[in-house]
Amino acid sequence: MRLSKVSFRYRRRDPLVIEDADARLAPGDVIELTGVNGAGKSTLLRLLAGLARPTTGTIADRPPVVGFAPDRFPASQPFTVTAYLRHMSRVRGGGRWEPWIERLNMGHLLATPLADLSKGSAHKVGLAQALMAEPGLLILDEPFAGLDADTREALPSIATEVAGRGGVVIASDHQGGMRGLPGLRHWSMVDGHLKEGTAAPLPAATAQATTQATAQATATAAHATVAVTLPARELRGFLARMREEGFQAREVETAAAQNEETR
Ligand SMILES: Nc1ncnc2c1ncn2[C@@H]1O[C@H](COP(=O)(O)OP(=O)(O)OP(=O)(O)O)[C@@H](O)[C@H]1O
Repeated sequence: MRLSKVSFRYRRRDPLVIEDADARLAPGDVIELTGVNGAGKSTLLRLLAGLARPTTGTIADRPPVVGFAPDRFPASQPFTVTAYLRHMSRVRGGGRWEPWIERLNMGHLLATPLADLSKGSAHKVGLAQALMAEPGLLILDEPFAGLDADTREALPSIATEVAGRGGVVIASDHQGGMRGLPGLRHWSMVDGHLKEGTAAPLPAATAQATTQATAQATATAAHATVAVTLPARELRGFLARMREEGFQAREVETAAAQNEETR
């Protein structure tokens, strides 16, 4: 995907928010986008997603499937989480949203109306709808904002997986949540100009948490999956223990108890 001399203003006579942005994105890229408030990050992401068109310049070779998780999920629609994700799956030609329920720790939210979700929970719904169609371009606007620790830690792994199958991931992020991923590219918006360079260092506490999360993500790049069968009543505790120990654990199948005749 290629950006050539992309400039953007919201209205005629407004100043340019983005000026002459040139960039190339290659399959497998994970890009962190930073910049001060109002620098134009969300605007650039909307341009990349195809939700806004450059005022001048061109964006070429956008992957056909784009997943976009906005910074503010529009929670005003009259759906429950399940109804919304089912609807989005139909719109997206059958994307599988169910695996993301476990992965993003949102099983308890399924029956909740979108309007009643907390900010972080609404954000998870936005992530699930972005991920369900296996995007070739995954765009995450402030994905770490408001997320609980488990889900924050899962995000670098998810980005690594999307990139691993040839997708491009770009995330605007003030918290350095992707920092430490091997090969991470760093973009910043400065005075309307897109620059590529080295990431500014993070505050010490954030850096430590980030290193742990990304070490996990890197480790999962080469991983093994095991199946464990256990009594259904022990499932919740087992999954919780595994997750506490840093493993990705999810329920795959629960068989109903057999009755006397079939035993
Ligand atoms: N719909 C809009 N109409 C007019 N101006 C807008 C609109 N959306 C954003 N802007 C302006 O464009 C500029 C860039 O905004 P943008 O939201 O892209 O910045 P940002 O870097 O994502 O900010 P933040 O970190 O606060 O989310 C700001 O000056 C903002 O006021």
